[in-house]
Amino acid sequence: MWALVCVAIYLSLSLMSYSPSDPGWSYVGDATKVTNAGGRTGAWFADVAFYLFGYFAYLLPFMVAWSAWLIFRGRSEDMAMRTWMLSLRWVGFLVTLAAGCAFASMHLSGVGDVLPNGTGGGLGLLISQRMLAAFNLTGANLLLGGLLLVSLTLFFGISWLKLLDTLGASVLTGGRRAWTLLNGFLSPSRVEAPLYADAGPNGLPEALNLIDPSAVPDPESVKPRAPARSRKPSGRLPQALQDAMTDPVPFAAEPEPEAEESMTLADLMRGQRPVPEAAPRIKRTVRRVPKNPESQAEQPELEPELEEDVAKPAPVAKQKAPSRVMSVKASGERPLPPLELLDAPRKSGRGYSPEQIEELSRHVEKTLADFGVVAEVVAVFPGPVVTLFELQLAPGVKASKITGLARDLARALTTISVRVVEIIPGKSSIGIEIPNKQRETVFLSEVFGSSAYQDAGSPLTIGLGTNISGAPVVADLARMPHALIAGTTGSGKSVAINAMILSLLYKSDPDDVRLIMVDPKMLELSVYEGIPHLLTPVVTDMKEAANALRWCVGEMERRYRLMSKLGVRNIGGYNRRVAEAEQAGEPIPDPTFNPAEAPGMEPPALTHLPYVVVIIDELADMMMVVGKKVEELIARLAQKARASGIHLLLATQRPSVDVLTGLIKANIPTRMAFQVSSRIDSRTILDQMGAEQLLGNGDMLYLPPSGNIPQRVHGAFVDDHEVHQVVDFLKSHYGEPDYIHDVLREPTEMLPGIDPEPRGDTEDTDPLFDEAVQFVVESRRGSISGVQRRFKIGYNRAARMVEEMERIGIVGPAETNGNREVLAPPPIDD
Ligand SMILES: Nc1ncnc2c1ncn2[C@@H]1O[C@H](COP(=O)(O)OP(=O)(O)OP(=O)(O)O)[C@@H](O)[C@H]1O
Repeated sequence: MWALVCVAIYLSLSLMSYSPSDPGWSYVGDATKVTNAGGRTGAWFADVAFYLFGYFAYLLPFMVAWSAWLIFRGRSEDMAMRTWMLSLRWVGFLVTLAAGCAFASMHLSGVGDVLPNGTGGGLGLLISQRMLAAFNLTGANLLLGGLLLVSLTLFFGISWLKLLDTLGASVLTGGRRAWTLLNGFLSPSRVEAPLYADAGPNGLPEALNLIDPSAVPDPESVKPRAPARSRKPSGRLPQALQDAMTDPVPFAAEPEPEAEESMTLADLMRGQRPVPEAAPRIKRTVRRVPKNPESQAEQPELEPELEEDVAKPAPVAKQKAPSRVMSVKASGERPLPPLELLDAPRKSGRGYSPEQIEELSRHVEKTLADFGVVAEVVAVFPGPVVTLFELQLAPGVKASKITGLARDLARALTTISVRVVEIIPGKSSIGIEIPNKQRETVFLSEVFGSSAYQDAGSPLTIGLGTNISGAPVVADLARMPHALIAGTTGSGKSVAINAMILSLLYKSDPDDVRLIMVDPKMLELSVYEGIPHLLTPVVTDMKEAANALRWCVGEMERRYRLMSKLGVRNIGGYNRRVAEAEQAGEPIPDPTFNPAEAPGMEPPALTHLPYVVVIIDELADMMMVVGKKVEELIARLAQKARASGIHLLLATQRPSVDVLTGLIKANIPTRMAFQVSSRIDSRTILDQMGAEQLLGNGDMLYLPPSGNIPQRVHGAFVDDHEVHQVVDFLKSHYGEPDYIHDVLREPTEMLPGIDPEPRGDTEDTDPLFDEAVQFVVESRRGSISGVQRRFKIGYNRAARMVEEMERIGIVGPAETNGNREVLAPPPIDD
């Protein structure tokens, strides 16, 4: 690069010290006397250059220096891209040179008399003569002018619109400054006036106070930023607000020219541009007001239609007071934990400013252009952790091309990672999620305070965090009905599990929800020891954990029997029937009671059944100790437990196929993927890529049960002291937990379909078993011959595997033609 700079300087000096009398190419002269600063070579070069290009010869050293700069600027790009961009600039340069020379020859012929071929050199003469002969003066001017505009764009990479934009903005700034000066001169008292002369009680102008205060998230931040905000009269805001935002008078004392200037012309132009129906937001509409109900009304388009409620984020000030309604159960006696036990949300408020967003948008467009992708930013959604840029791609550009560029984009934008959202439901644009420079923490109290959580009726409501625009994401475990949580160590799984547990504890009392916690690390969940919701002490012994799972299967079977006797379809229906009967004073006797077991005893009355949530903090550890038996039990529970109110939350930091096996995945469609180290891990968890681009610290992709588009959720943060406070509160208000000791005991009776002891069977020993399960579940063909053909194995081995699949409930019994019905649900498509 420095060599090129030196060459450019040398060439410039040679041209500047050109003398027609020096010996050169067009003039031999006195060979001994050379006045050119570049010596004989310089003289020769200057002569040739001026001969050919006239005064445009000065462009040559400029181009050499420009190339040096381009090489330096593009050093982070790959070689092919750099060469391509440089070639484009050179093409632009050559065409500019030719058109410029021709122009100069046509119009400035008298200026360069000292030069061998006049102002435009030989090239200019040649082109201008040909053009004049062919098109006359007007035609030649028009053609050369057009050519010059195009070639300058290529040469410098400038955007004429941007140039006009800047020029227009400068004119307006000048005008505004003049007006300010004039105004100040005419009425000095105005200069002393407060920023908002007509400020309302909260410091906002009266016009701002006309709107719902919740539409303005943070009055403190609005006030000083007001001039900047005024650049985007969005058209959806009330007229009074728009007027207030665009009124120049209040800003006379404190003009912020930069903020004002870049808006006007650019916005006018954007306003005229047709914006796709699906994206009614004006280009780069800056949604700095995530709590604005209007904005929220549109936001859900961004998110797939999911089962969970994505509510409008509630400003902290608007959070329902640690709701008395919520914190006291209908029956009245036992309070649920109050919100005060959790840390109040703290916001740094240091997100991107509108100017930074504008700048970033251009940077994104330019970076993509550098990679040869023409795209336009049509909307921007700043959020607490990432900012989503919606891009309209030029026709013919594939979204997958942008996905392939994700890493290069991250590098060019100097961020850790960039996630490309190829499909935004209901829109033709794609999204790029760029991490914010300053990340906000999502507090659990923020999610619990939102109406989405407070108004949710299900006792199994769990608050996950917020979506990328800051709206709380709340899901219903009852509808999931089980979830897999996976991510590398330190990615935020334990915090997420704590948040989920607290969600349950804040929503339901022990009559409604009971928990079984399995904590192989003996670390994460032991803090909950002694809370009234536990069915059994926190399980740290893996054999006991397997017993607990077996107990769950037995309990599930018992509940199914009860439900079928009562003729109800699920636990909700069962509890309603039991409650109605109790209210009517006619409790229902247990229909499964066997008088032979307890002669002379009355059958006990049926009572309310709580939901049971089994939380396993590290599935890999459990599988390692107990073996594949766990897998079988989990699959068994996962297949049938929904109706009986037994739900599983399984976490692992080892997202490999030997932990998240085909059998487990086939039965647990809801997944939460935290940051992982590779695409393969992401595929193992979600059956698609994406989790490798997450940011850690609770950033997750949530794949809901009914859909295959994962939603990015920023997990809520919950600190250890918050957990301790909630646990202490529960212990002090509810007393000792009512443990069921049978949960951890060795089962005394055999469960139908489950062997009491692992028997080292095909499932345990055959290395192809998992793949065979995957094949059968995916292809929906459960025949032995199919497995035999697919894996090129003998009949006996294939038969053993398929029989094993029948035993654990993946396929049904053989039909007459040898086929079997595949009972396990199909996997989620990529
Ligand atoms: N939602 C969040 N917001 C902010 N920081 C978070 C969040 N979740 C986790 N963190 C940070 O990440 C750290 C690691 O989180 P956590 O212990 O939950 O990870 P993990 O995936 O469970 O790791 P391991 O598997 O090793 O236990 C936490 O100490 C915390 O500082």
